[in-house]
Amino acid sequence: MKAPSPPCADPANKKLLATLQGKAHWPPPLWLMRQAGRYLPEFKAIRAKADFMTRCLTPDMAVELTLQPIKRYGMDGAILFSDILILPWALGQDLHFEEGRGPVLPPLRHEEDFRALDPARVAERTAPVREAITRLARELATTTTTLLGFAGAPFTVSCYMIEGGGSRDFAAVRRMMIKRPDLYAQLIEMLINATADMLSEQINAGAQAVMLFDSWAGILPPNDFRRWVIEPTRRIRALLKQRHPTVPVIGFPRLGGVMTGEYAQNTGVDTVSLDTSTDPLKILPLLSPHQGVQGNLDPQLLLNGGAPMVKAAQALAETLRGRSHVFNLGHGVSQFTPVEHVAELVEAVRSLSA
Ligand SMILES: Cc1c2[nH]c(c1CCC(=O)O)Cc1[nH]c(c(CCC(=O)O)c1C)Cc1[nH]c(c(CCC(=O)O)c1C)Cc1[nH]c(c(C)c1CCC(=O)O)C2
Repeated sequence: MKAPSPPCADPANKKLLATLQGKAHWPPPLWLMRQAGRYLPEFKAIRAKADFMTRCLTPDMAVELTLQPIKRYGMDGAILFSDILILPWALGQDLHFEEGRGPVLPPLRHEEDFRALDPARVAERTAPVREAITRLARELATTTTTLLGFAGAPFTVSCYMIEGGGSRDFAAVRRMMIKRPDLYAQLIEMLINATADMLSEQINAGAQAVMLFDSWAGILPPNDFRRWVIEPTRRIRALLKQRHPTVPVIGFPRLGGVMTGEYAQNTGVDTVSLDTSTDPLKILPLLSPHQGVQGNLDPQLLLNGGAPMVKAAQALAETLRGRSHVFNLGHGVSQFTPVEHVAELVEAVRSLSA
């Protein structure tokens, strides 16, 4: 087990933040998507005490869960313990999580359902999230760990809102886009503004960089991808840059495939997070010199651990050496991952030598 992130006198000495601002570091800074999660025994202990929404909306719990992987492994990044679906909930859509099924929301179907959403209540309903960030920022101020805020990107959030949860074929959201583009555009417009405001509030509370998760970006045909993935992300990034010019924005257009380069170019995100299926060497020529790359080790390698994981991690870091690279997975940590494998990965990346 690794010592917690070491204290450091100079809060500017945050390797992850500097990397997100375009610098190359060796070895690369590291954090893992879903690093606070069910693979950790200390996470399961809290999970037994409170349901998911309570954990997200009780600052003490959100702070503790955010810090668990930092205390155990000394990650360079602490991602706020929360969820992308806190925004629909804050807009007024009911939300609960069911064991074995995931999130459940009353699906948006009719014009009245859309009209019932109210962005005016988001700030008040997300107050506990900002409280957690304020406390985390204080706790991490004298460490080398960077605090990351996040939100879902409008397209992915709209999928859950319209489908009422996860989906295999996204038929309802596609139908809405095709049959009621006016209504769908209004929803996306609302989500763009609400997401930019919420992320701006996270930054004001102490988040040092923010990430937009577009987990279902890859289901869209190219023109829809441009309109509903690239354009909303470009606008959120622009709104954030007006208010917080130096705060990095990470974008994750999961399964974006050949559209990933266009996404990086046209959204202007500071760092593009690559999913497992993407070859970084195919994307690099499409990025501007200071645009960073995050990712993209296969979570299945982490699940299995040992030499195949270590070799792949070394090769990935070596491939991206000399440019802004944040070491991460291509998607979240599996809940079945042995804790020792995470320690082994952190050690493998930390011990990369000159
Ligand atoms: C699509 C999506 C969601 N949430 C998120 C995404 C985008 C990333 C991705 O594609 O995975 C993002 C998310 N969700 C969570 C975080 C916290 C920070 C972290 O990464 O550690 C983050 C960044 C906590 C969580 N969000 C959830 C859990 C597990 C629930 C629990 O512990 O009770 C955690 C730790 C629940 C969740 N939340 C969501 C689903 C579909 C589920 C159910 C699936 C599951 O149970 O793993 C929506």
